[in-house]
Amino acid sequence: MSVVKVHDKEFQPYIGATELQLRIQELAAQINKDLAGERPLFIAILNGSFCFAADLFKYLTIDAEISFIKLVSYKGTKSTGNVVTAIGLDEDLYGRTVVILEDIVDTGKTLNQFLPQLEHQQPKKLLIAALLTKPEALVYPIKIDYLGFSVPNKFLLGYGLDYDGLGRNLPEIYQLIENA
Ligand SMILES: O=P(O)(O)OC[C@H]1O[C@H](OP(=O)(O)OP(=O)(O)O)[C@H](O)[C@@H]1O
Ligand SMILES: Nc1nc2[nH]cnc2c(=O)[nH]1
Repeated sequence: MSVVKVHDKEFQPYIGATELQLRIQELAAQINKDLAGERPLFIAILNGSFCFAADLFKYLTIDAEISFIKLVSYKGTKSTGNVVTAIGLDEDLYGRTVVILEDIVDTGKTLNQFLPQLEHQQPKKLLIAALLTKPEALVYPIKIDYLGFSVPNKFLLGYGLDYDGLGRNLPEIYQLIENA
């Protein structure tokens, strides 16, 4: 792994592909143990979570379902910055064990605004699995039930995470080199 340049910025290797996979296997093993017999519904929040969701789901050995949603924030034709709608959530969550899949919880705003919509449907359990979180950046309190890595408050790239549309296809995670 070496420094990569995306658009105008440089990024250094931060979490390698093997380390990522090993940690995701550990999370899956814990989920297999905790949720056996519950037929959980995993809800992956697009776009960033697609790599994490695909890998984690492949390591599950229990009966489980998965669905993908996208969050959009519009008021009239203008974005308000507030998460208001989930596109693609067709399942009825009532009485289900639901696990939200996120690539990263940064400020916590996305989940803070979205979780009440899911709670409204009265799932039996609403759990969160996030590959990454930045404790120093967290503004909204979010309880992560299955966490891959706590990371410093620096912009990350790769394994689903983009910089202005690019870099999602990198198989490992990179960190922005500031002032490069
Ligand atoms: O905790 P927060 O500060 O709300 O940040 C976390 C959100 O940011 C990223 O999504 P982004 O909005 O970049 O969209 P993308 O997944 O389509 O890249 C990530 O996938 C989370 O959904
Ligand atoms: N690519 C990317 N997207 C994010 N969304 C919230 N935090 C981040 C981050 O560190 N990197």
